[in-house]
Amino acid sequence: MGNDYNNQDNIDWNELFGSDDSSDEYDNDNSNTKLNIKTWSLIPGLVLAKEAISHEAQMKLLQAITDNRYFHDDIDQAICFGTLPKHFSWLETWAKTKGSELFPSVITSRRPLFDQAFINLYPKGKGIKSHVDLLRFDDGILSISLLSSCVMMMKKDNQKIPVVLRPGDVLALSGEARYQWEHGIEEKTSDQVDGEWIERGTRVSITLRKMVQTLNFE
Ligand SMILES: O=C(O)CCC(=O)C(=O)O
Ligand SMILES: [Fe+2]
Repeated sequence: MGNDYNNQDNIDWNELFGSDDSSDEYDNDNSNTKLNIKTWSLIPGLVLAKEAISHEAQMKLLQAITDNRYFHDDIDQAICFGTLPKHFSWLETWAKTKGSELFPSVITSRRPLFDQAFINLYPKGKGIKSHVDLLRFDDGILSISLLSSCVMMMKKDNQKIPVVLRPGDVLALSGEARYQWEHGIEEKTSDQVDGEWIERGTRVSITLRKMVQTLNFE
């Protein structure tokens, strides 16, 4: 994430998304449909639920992020700890109902499923360096993509597997995908996918995780 970017205040979120008087009602109108799942045989534990969050629910998430002023000045990351606020907690409920499609049951049966939400803002061209999430976070990580597409690069040894994330997609990482593979987003303004260039814009992601219970980690 870059710190040198300071013009996100120029984005008029209300003009982009309108203001929504019913924004205290959060749900996903495609919650009854089966997820459109993509998996990778090379990367056990990597699950992409494509277009899993409805357009309307994406707009409500973005409106809540705007209303709560998570991003301002140079701030491009916000963190909610403990009981998630209502505008995000429905995602946990949603993930519980979809759980078996996203994670092994040992993860989906824990309560709470998540106790942290990280909200990241990626201005066009920005990324996040390749990493494995800290071990203080338990297995089972969910990332919701909003606004812009990007390619997330999965890396292990000399293997590099691109994963296209589009707005409304939900990426689940568990097991090998969470612990053995690194993930990152390269700094570029467009991504080449199947010979086609996909232009990036401003991207927002919501990452849901749970802290491990013991304090015996590095
Ligand atoms: O933006 C994303 O989708 C992933 C963010 C991420 O990997 C992280 O915050 O650890
Ligand atoms: Fe990460």
